[in-house]
Amino acid sequence: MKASQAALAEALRAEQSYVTALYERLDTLREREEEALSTVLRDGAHGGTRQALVEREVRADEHAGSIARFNGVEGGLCFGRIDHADHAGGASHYIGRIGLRDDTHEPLLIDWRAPAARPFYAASPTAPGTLVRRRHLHTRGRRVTGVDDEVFDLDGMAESERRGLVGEAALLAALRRGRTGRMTDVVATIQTEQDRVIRSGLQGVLVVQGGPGTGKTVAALHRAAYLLYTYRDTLARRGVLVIGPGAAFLHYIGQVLPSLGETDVVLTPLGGLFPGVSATAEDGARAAVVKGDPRMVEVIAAAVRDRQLLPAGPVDIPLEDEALRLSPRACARARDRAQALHAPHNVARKRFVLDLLHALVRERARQHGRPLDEEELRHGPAELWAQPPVRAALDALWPPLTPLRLVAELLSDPDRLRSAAPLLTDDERAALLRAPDAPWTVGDVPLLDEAAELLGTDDSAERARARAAEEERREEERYAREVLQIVGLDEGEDEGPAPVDAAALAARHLDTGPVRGTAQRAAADRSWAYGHVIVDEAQELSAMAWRMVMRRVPTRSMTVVGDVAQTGSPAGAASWGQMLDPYTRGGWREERLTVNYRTPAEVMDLAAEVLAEVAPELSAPESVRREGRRPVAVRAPRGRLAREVVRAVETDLADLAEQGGGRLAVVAADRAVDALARALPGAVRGDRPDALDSPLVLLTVAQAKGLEFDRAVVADPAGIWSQSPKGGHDLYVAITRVTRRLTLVYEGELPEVLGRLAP
Ligand SMILES: Nc1ncnc2c1ncn2[C@@H]1O[C@H](COP(=O)(O)OP(=O)(O)OP(=O)(O)O)[C@@H](O)[C@H]1O
Repeated sequence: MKASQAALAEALRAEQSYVTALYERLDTLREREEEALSTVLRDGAHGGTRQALVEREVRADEHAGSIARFNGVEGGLCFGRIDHADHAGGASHYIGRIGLRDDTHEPLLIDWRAPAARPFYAASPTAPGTLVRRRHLHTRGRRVTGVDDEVFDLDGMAESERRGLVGEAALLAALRRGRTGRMTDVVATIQTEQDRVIRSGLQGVLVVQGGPGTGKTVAALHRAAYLLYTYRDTLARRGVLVIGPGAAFLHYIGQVLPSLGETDVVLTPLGGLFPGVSATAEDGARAAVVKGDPRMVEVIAAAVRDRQLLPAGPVDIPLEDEALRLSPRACARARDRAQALHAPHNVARKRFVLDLLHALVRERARQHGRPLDEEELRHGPAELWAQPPVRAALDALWPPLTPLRLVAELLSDPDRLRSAAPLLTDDERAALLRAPDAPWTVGDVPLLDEAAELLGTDDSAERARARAAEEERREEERYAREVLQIVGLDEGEDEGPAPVDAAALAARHLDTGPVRGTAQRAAADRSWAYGHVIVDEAQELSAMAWRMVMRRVPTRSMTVVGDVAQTGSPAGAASWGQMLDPYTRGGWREERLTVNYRTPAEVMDLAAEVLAEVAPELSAPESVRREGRRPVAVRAPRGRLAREVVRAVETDLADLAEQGGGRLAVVAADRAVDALARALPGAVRGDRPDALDSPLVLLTVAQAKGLEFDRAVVADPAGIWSQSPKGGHDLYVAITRVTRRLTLVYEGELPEVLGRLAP
């Protein structure tokens, strides 16, 4: 055995023994939590007050959460070690997914987010800090399979250790892995520029701008975990919101955060930000632009005002044995007084209704020729309000409105639109028109949110319901006490506590729902103020969408992740300042990511040429590796695009099968997608959330955003180029989805910018 091999074997043996001890510690802690959980559950079987039940549920949740956290770190518990120089104390620290201490509180494993772990990510050959060595540990299950060393100070190491150095760069090893359709965490190989993003402070708006594959998404998710760890008290109560472009994307990244041990996070696509609506449909380009335009603020405000009507003449209200009349003057006065409150529509409505009920009470007294007495003034309004014709007449003048009703009625009625949107052109109004029962689009959601702000909710009914629920609970408790007395189970004089108490029995009969965590409560509450908001693919958000997002985070503690070179939505951002300045007065900071970890250099060279054409002011990121294979373009005979795509797909799938598997995407021009779906029955369409579990997926460029595949066939590049004013950006996105090999299939001509690929 060569000396270096012996040294490696010795290093592996030493690391194995340390890692084994770490897993033993993990097992011990997990067993303790399991025991604690069963004790809590056992105690819970004996009833108790509702307060005690809630506390027990919270404790059980905490123990279950710890167990889940320990289970979540089973794979790759420890992945690194740092050795400090003698002059810095010479200590070694092991770095892992969570922190572990022994029973005397001595640290055994440092959480990757802790300050002591920072040198593992920040040290570089030119700026090693106090490190002499960084070691990556490769593990499979609980077995250490290899180590990778980077030595920053050979002189600072003992001769025997120098011989034990092993070479494979951990990062490249990680990047060579095939794609699974799920993003994985990269805690073991976070790069220095990403580390700066992850550990940037909580305050203010941080923009992370970077080209395709630079790890923006992955860095943003690790940042969420880091922030929750570092600012636990602030963030666990308010939660963190992560907004991504669509269901498939969220499916793709969904596993990363739990595996980092964080659950106080709400992941949602933009179309899901308004509780109760889950919009997935996209608008046409024209409608998207108008709906995203800030002028829609005034349009929605006018639509609300238009619902606060003045009648053309007196309003007659026929009651059973009399007829009442409201004068236009009384209506105008009530409306002016209600509007002067500057309160939301549904809240101000209460004042309007009350004023008119009083007017009606006076009118009734006048008709009967009698003076108003105290009694009538006190009870008259409620009595009139109980009469359906009165209600109908007042509702017609100032109706209670939900955001859904307001926006649906506005967008499906040309007259309402004309009245509310005189500042839009005829064409723009025509673009907004939709059928009354059309599904909500992603672009509608910010309009609903805007409407909700202006309409507000009259919560009197909600409060009345809460009072009724409390009364019902007391009633149940009284009843339960009686039941216990009858069956002889109530607390006797000297017989110790009863096995069941009345409150517990009552609670079982009331549907109080489960105790909900921060994330669940936040997701259901439109007005929830999050502790931090992360927006991925943020270049796609319109000005109206930004308004909606900003409402969720009044503190403006945000991470905005994206690439203005990839903007596909015609209502999206041309620059970050355009979208963010109105909310931050220019006070946002930017970090740039410059290295592409996904796309091989051969493919990125081509992408860079496309970028130079569509956004010459931006530069494409540098790829970290080469694949040794240039992208290939295949020309299809006229009318045979689908057939050539099928052929390319078959070749790629056969190749992948030979190499042990992998995933293939067909990224197609919008105009080609339907025909390709027919030609490729085995491909799962990209709008399905489970699309990424399939080895073959068919996607539009919009659906492919943020995703990656081992191989891609880009179908009809000229169609992509010309499908929208942002077609060039779309092409850039389409060709940067691959980690290995790219094929383009075209009919007729390639777009000029790809001309060099033509055979
Ligand atoms: N430090 C790292 N170690 C290992 N893999 C990494 C690292 N950084 C990024 N990657 C990998 O590179 C790929 C691209 O990362 P990611 O999807 O976050 O990029 P992106 O900048 O969001 O791309 P896009 O703009 O195309 O959406 C992913 O597979 C990710 O796991």
